[in-house]
Amino acid sequence: MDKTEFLDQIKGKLIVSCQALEDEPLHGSDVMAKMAIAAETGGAVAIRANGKEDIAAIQKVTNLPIIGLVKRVYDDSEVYITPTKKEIDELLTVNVDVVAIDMTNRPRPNNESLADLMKYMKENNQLVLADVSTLDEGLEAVRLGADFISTTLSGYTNYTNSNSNGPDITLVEQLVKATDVPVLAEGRIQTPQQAKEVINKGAFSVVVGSIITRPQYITKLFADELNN
Ligand SMILES: CC(=O)N[C@H](C=O)[C@@H](O)[C@H](O)[C@H](O)COP(=O)(O)O
Repeated sequence: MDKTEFLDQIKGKLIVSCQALEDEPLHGSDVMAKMAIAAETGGAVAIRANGKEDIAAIQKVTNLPIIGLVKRVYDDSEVYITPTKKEIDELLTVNVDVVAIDMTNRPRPNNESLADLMKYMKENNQLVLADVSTLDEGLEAVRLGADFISTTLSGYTNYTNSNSNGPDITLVEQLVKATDVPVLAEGRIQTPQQAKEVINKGAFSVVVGSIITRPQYITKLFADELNN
């Protein structure tokens, strides 16, 4: 899918993140493929997924476009969403429609430079979604040539630590005002009403994960409420 088709597909609509890491109860490509089918059945227009095994399994069961990432932790950096060229290469082998990559300004593993990684993805005609945590990071991502920006990492960098249970609507608004690059609202969106709200504030599309695809997380919300 090219950029125009992808944008037509997602405009004003719901993207579902289907992820379960190794330490999560639903870990496994078969389960994530079923999650993707459930998401499509419910009306999602694209899937965000982690790791080439999950991505390949999801591609077998749906034609929805895929935003792919590889989460990997390195000792020398806090960056874990598609941190190095190695993870980009893994994603290139499975032909994702879009690569999601941490574009915060934190040092990357092996001191790899974001500019070099962006250049490499563009040489490979790869659409890029910049996961950021602040307005400045979003603007730098645009300068480096990101095709789309997502608020994914707001609240997850040590300079944006937040106690909020909801999305960072302020960051969505700031990014929308500051750039023409489409802004995806992502992170801690908990209700359909919040999804609608971020669209009304100018987000191009909405990415929702845990509240749809992480049952242990959803269960905890109920259990905690009863325990309080
Ligand atoms: C911070 C981080 O690592 N975010 C990850 C990015 O891929 C995922 O674990 C999230 O589920 C995704 O961003 C969707 O957000 P939420 O699950 O809050 O709806």
